[in-house]
Order: sequence, then structure tokens, then C-alpha cells
Amino acid sequence: MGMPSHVRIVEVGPRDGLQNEKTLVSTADKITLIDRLSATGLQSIEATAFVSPKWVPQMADAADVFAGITRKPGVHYPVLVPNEQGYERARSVGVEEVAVFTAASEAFNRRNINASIDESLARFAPVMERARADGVKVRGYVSTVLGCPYQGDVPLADVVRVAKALHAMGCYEVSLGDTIGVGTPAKARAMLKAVAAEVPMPSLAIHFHDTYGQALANILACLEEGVAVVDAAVSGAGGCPYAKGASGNVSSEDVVYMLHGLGITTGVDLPALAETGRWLAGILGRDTQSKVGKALSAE
Ligand SMILES: CC(=O)SCCNC(=O)CCNC(=O)[C@H](O)C(C)(C)COP(=O)(O)OP(=O)(O)OC[C@H]1O[C@@H](n2cnc3c(N)ncnc32)[C@H](O)[C@@H]1OP(=O)(O)O
Ligand SMILES: CC(=O)CC(=O)O
Repeated sequence: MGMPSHVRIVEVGPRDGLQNEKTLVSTADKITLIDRLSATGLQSIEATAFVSPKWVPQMADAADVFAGITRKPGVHYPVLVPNEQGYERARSVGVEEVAVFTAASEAFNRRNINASIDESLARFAPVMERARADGVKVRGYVSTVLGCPYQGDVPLADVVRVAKALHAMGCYEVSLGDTIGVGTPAKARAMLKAVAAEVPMPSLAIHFHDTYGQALANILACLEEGVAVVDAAVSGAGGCPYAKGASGNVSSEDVVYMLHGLGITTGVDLPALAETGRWLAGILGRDTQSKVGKALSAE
């Protein structure tokens, strides 16, 4: 499989970006962020997380955020749900796409969602069933695919097993997350190839954090294997509250710049995205973490 000609960016900034920012962003600013992102041509924007507010206070206003955004026709707004309670909260405000999340590492999963891998999959079963009945699309995440902050190395077989299980349960897409950004290109490629031997490539997405500055290189290696969906966060915001030291996601601006430079279309208006990233950085009280965002502002 060669490089794709078009890549769908799944913009995770409003969720993965903001869930671990120390600055508490107001509900109104979150709504503005999502509406600005939908104006850039992005097709998928992960809006928020219906998780326990005790575990992640930054996402406590999930219902108000979702109810407040202006949903643009043709744009998908998935939200994280860890269990049936999250699913119900999400549906009560009209959510039409959810994402379930688990990990390839037992130790990480216990700290992140207070469950073993198999317990988490069992929790998802009723969510999947209700989603099927309601016509709700479900995305799935596997975290710690290239390393775990508690366990260290994560065997490839564990990544493949969990990705396969999510796909078999009915997730239309499985996103492979390097939660702590420790991966390097050859490892990222080998991981993707191992999963793609069991789950069709068109059903896979990649999700890299940039902790060690490897994210773009890892993405390029995976594009060469044919992956065509890339998660990224505007302004490079965020991290994971249960993965100490994890820095933000790769920034959407940097990914879009690289893709366009490779002749791969995204449908995203890069200057508008970069402007939104700088606006968000202002809200967070710091500089944008996107190199492209900075460079474009200097032009
Ligand atoms: C790699 C990544 O970035 S992943 C995303 C970042 N990480 C996260 O978002 C972590 C999310 N984790 C969680 O929300 C939690 O670990 C849970 C809900 C999955 C499990 O937590 P537990 O404490 O075991 O849940 P449990 O089912 O026992 O319920 C405990 C309390 O949480 C509440 N709760 C459970 N699920 C939810 C939910 N989806 N939304 C709101 N409240 C909830 C319950 O009502 C209960 O409240 P009470 O104490 O007032 O009675
Ligand atoms: C759910 C996620 O946000 C994925 C990850 O970073 O591991």
C-alpha cells in the first residue's frame, strides 16, 4: 500500500488537548474553539469527554460544551465515553458519534479508567449494543501502543489483540495511540504493520504525542504504510492526566503543513488553523507549541 492521496485529520485538541492543560478553559472558549475549528474545513473534531469529573475536572462541562457548539453539516463531533453512564450523558445532548478507549498495557488502564483491559472491553459491550441500536458511530482507541509509563515496553501482540477486539466489537475505526510519545519511526511502522495484518488499514488511525519530538517522523513512516487517518491537536495542546510527563499531541498545523508538502490533500485551510492555534495559545497563556503556527505568524 502506498501513501494515501487524502488524509482525514481527527482534531483532538478540544478533548485530548484541553484535558491536561493546567489552565481551566471556560466553556464559552471551548465552544468558540470548536466552532473556529469547524470553519477550517476539518471533518472530524473530538469535542469533549463524558468521563468522571472527579477524574478529569477539565471535562466536567462536557454536556454544556456539546450543547453549545454549532454543528456544521458534514462535520463529525465524536466524544469520549468510558462506560454506559458516559454514553447516556452524551446521548442526552444529542451526540451522534462516541469513542471508547482502552490500552494495550494493564498497568496504564488501571490508572486511567480503573479497569483491566478485559474489564474495559466488557464495559464497552453494552455501549456498542446501544450505539448500534441508536445508529451512533463508535471509534475505538488503544493507548500505550509504543510504551507505557508504568509497565515500560508493551508487547506488539498485546496491541494487536486489543485493536482486533475493538474492531470486532464494531468500532468503525481504531486509533493507535503513542500516549507518552516514546516511539521512533521503525517501531511505529512495525506496530502499524502488525495491527494492519489483523485490522484493515482503512479502519486504522494513528495518534502520536510529541514528547520526544518524534511524532512527525512517526507519522511519515505510517503514511508510507498507507494509513490515511491522523489524530492531531491544534497548537500542540495537552497530554494525558494519567501519563506523567506526556506532552501534547503532535500539532495539527505541523501535520497539515507536512501533508500538503507531500501533495496529500486534507481539505483544511492551514492559515485559518494556525490562527486558531495561536488564539488558543493566548487563552492558555503561552506560545503555540506548533512550529508551523509560529512560522506563519512571522510571515
Ligand atoms: C490516553 C488518554 O488520554 S485517555 C483520556 C484521559 N483519561 C480519562 O479521561 C480518564 C477517565 N476515567 C474515568 O472517568 C474513570 O476512571 C471511570 C469513570 C472510567 C471509572 O472510575 P470509577 O471510579 O471506577 O467509576 P465508578 O463506576 O465506580 O463510579 C464512581 C463515580 O463516578 C461516577 N461516574 C462513573 N462514570 C461516569 C461518567 N462517565 N461520567 C460522569 N460520572 C461518572 C459515578 O456516578 C460515581 O459517582 P459517585 O461517586 O458520585 O457515586
Ligand atoms: C485516548 C487517547 O487520547 C489516546 C492516547 O493518547 O493514548
